[in-house]
Amino acid sequence: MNEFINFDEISRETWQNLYKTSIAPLTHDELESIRSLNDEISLKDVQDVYLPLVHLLRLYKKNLEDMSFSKGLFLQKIVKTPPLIIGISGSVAVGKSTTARLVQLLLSRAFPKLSVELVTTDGFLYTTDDLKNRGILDRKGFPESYDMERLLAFLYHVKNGEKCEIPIYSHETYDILPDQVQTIDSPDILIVEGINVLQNPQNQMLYISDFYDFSIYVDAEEELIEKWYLERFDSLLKLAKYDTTNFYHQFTKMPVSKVVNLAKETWARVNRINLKEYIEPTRNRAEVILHKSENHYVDKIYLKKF
Ligand SMILES: Nc1ncnc2c1ncn2[C@@H]1O[C@H](COP(=O)(O)OP(=O)(O)OP(=O)(O)O)[C@@H](O)[C@H]1O
Ligand SMILES: CC(C)(CO)[C@@H](O)C(=O)NCCC(=O)O
Repeated sequence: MNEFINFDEISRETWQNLYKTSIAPLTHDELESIRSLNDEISLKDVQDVYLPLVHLLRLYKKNLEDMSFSKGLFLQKIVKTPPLIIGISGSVAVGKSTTARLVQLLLSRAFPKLSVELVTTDGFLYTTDDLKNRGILDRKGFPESYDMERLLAFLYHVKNGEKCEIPIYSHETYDILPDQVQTIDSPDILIVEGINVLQNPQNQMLYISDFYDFSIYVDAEEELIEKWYLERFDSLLKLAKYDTTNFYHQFTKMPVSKVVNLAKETWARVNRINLKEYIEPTRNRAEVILHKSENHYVDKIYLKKF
């Protein structure tokens, strides 16, 4: 069966015309803050793709509020609207965190009175020491390298309006940062970004998918993602050149061709396999699939029909 049978395929041209009018153009400061997210991000994408997406998210938010209100009427008590939780998934290096930060910024603007928080599931990776002890250091990013029980518990506490502290992962040290936490204090909207967002662990009582009100899968052809992975590897090396505490510093001492081979090998041996076996198979669980082409240009959008 066609994987996309349950989706409407919408061309960029159609999508950008679905919603144009009532969101005011971005201010100079907002454009600057988007540019500082990533100086290559296309502002045309923001206007044509992400603003309609934020409008769609508004509908889901409204739906959640209406449902809480109706439940309250039925139960004859006040039911507080739980936070809206948005999942963003896709391959390593496809651009999930850039998309997530952009969506966070646009939602904060669309809902100036609400708090919009962003977390990455990388914080739920086991530490390097734990991965070593489990004998899975070369499986970083695969399902068994994450503490999924803890992620599930975190989502439950957030939905329940409780304050939580979660670990922080650093790409620079390539490990969980010791003694540092991110505090999430009852946000109105929570964005959860990570390769495993749509994977489906279940403990005895809870299903992870029950916690997401909306989900986005960022998609692209494998050759492009590999290219973006290698480019990002190169940027990480540049950042690490004078920083001996950076994990990538060791590679700055090696001949360039050797480092390029090492990055290619890591892509082929780890991240590509993870994409094919565990990430891509979750693609059709998303509500929306954003398909990117050359230069991160979004050319197609798939929206789940039902
Ligand atoms: N819209 C975009 N326009 C231009 N460049 C982008 C865009 N999105 C991402 N990139 C670039 O692509 C690379 C990967 O992006 P990003 O770090 O957001 O990926 P990711 O999916 O979050 O990766 P990981 O899972 O490893 O954290 C980065 O070098 C980033 O600068
Ligand atoms: C931290 C993850 C798993 C996901 O963001 C990824 O960036 C990663 O480090 N993968 C392991 C292989 C590699 O170094 O690319």
